[in-house]
Amino acid sequence: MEKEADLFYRQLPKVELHAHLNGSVSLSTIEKLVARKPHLNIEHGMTAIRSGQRRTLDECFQVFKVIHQLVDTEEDILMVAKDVIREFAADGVKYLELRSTPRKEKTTGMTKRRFLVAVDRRNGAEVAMETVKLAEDFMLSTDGLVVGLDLSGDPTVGHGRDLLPALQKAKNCGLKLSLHLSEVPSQADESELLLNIPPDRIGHGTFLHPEVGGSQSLVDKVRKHNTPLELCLTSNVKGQTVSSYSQHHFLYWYQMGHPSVICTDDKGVFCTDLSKEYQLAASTFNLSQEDMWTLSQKAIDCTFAPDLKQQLHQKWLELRPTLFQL
Ligand SMILES: CC(C)=CCNc1ncnc2c1ncn2[C@@H]1O[C@H](COP(=O)(O)O)[C@@H](O)[C@H]1O
Ligand SMILES: [Zn+2]
Repeated sequence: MEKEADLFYRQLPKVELHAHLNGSVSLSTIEKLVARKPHLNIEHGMTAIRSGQRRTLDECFQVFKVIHQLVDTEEDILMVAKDVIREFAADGVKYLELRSTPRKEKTTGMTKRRFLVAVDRRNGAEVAMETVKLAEDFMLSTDGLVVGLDLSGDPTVGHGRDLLPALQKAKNCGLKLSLHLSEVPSQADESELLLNIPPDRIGHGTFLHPEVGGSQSLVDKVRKHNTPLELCLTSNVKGQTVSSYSQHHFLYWYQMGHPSVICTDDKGVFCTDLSKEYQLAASTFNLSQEDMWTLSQKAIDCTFAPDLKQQLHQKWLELRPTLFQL
């Protein structure tokens, strides 16, 4: 029975909208990187949080620093990107939006121009603006490859107010915005500001609703614009912003009929994949395979690729009979 469920979720066509490139590096790719750089003395325990383990948010962000050390040349990034895309595809992901923070590595000569675009809030307003300009260039020159801007990074560092001009500029030049919002408690003010832009999607939104210290006004804003939420169960539980799977805010938004998209966040760091996340949501909240099908299908409407939506819906329709005959 468990095996059958595994197969269903693996075969379920899925859309992945919230995946950080360097958080998505699998164990096998980490091993290849470690072999390239033995002098760093990095072991896998330093790049992933295994099943049953929990870390503080701060400890989780340390993990990214280790991975960044391992991924510091163009060759590394090309390999990582290819492996990550191949792994998502093998897991039944039919449409993937990957995000990554432009990084400059003086030692290896890597430039920022080879990346999809994320703003790390840690780097402040100036870098945010520079990143938006890069993103705009990419959007115009890559024929639809760059579709938007992500705001991420340690949520306890900096304030969104300083990044508003950059984010506004991004929005005005046609980049779609996916913002990590209310990932930690006590960010209602910042979320209020950022929701006024408004973003096109929200990452996590863990503490938006009143029951967890957010407010009705925040919820009303999200509802008014029908802004989809990208929800990452394992990430939030392992990073300890959510106390247990059953307490995850997925239920709050899902029950309200609000667009909610299940995502992985960092499949490598959190040792998961999108099939597991769908299965986890189904078992935790007692949802049927039919419910999960609908959830994955509705995610298509939350992508930043308007020209592909029809094609994706068609694909889902074609695949449906193969799934429900299992
Ligand atoms: C620590 C934790 C619980 C992680 C999950 N929540 C996250 N919140 C904010 N930013 C993130 C998160 N996971 C990954 N990132 C961002 O993604 C980066 C890694 O991917 P990349 O280098 O952009 O390709 C991190 O340095 C960080 O800026
Ligand atoms: Zn994230």
